Amino acid sequence: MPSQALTIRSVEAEQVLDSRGWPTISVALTLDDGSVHAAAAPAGASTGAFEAVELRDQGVEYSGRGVLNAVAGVEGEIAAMLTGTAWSSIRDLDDALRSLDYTSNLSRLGANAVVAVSMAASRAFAHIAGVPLYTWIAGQTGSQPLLPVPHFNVLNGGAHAANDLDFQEFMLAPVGVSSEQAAVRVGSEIYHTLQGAVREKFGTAGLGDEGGFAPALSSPVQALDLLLAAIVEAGYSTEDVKIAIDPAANGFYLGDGSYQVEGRRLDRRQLVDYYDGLLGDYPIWSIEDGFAEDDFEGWQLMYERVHDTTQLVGDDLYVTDPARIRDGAEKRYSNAALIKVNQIGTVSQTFDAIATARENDMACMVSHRSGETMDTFIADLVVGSGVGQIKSGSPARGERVAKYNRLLHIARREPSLRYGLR
Ligand SMILES: C=C(OP(=O)(O)O)C(=O)O
Ligand SMILES: [Mg+2]
Repeated sequence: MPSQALTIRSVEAEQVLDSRGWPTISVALTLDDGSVHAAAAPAGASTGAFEAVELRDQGVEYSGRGVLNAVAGVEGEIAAMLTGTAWSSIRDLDDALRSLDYTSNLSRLGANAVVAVSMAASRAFAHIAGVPLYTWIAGQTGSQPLLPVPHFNVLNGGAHAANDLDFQEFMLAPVGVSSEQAAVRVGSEIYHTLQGAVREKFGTAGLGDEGGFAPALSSPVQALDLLLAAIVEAGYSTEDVKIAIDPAANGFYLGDGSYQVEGRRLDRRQLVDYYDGLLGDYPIWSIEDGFAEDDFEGWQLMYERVHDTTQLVGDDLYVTDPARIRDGAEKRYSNAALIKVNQIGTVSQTFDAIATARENDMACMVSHRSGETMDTFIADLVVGSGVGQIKSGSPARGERVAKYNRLLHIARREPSLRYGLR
């Protein structure tokens, strides 16, 4: 059945705040039938060097090369282009956005402007197809929808917290439960158990950017001990709930193949040994960005050592770029890719990144950014693309919970969908 063309009557953009209180952009498309489809761009803090480039303010500056320029571009050039054509596919629309920008990294119009338009347009395409966004995404990607294992980031360090913890994220992954509802319950219960322990030991339960606790921890081992104790105290086994970590190693890379962990200088071989030790002592199933984005030798050493038993996820390494993912598969850097729509800038290229990973037998984890809005696009993306894994921060902060609540809603609407890893 030929799909209907999308005709956009008007385009509005505005500057709003993200969850860190920095400016970001929200876009609304009004179609010929009067319906309105909106989306807002998230923003990272520990961004990869090869990500698409946002027009961003360093603080709440309402001038300069910031979000207001992105807003002006959407309401000016982008609106003029979008409203002049009947769009037959998201790919045509995304390609036109890229051509209009004409830089390789979207730095002229801004990746934040482009991604918000692309996500809003995806919602509009789902609307004219008369299906929920996740169903439209399943069709676009040729996927069997799947309810994903949520990865709750409950202890924060690195660039997302003010403590001395070198590793950025410590996540709970309820891989052994049987439904999305059960997974969310597990996340909530362990989060609250951990809250009690953190308050008792540190006298405070302050939060990092993604809503995980950020006590004065200084070593990954301390954090993992705390997490493991909370899993057990909440009444769960390490079969029900595994741990995933995102060390975000760019943040403690010293250059020359060396890293600073717990105040010690480790070369890449010693860091492989360090991770291997953690894998022996804790129920860690997934490690993201264990090595810096340009320490390819470190990635390869780690892959050789543990890829049979551990998921190794490239985030800053791949920046959701199909070409980088393909290269990583060929050179055996990792067996999984993190998927962040705003890293590459358009929805159709995100689909390409997922397809490339799939063709190369790599797993994917869909991800939020540390600066978020209430936009729930990634919940539909993970269900529709059927990749089986998402990370969206802690289960207790509005902009993170919005995504988990959307997953619960989809799970209730679609009781026949399977829950779990792909
Ligand atoms: C979500 C992450 O952080 P940020 O959005 O700051 O890049 C990450 O590194 O995986
Ligand atoms: Mg990461």
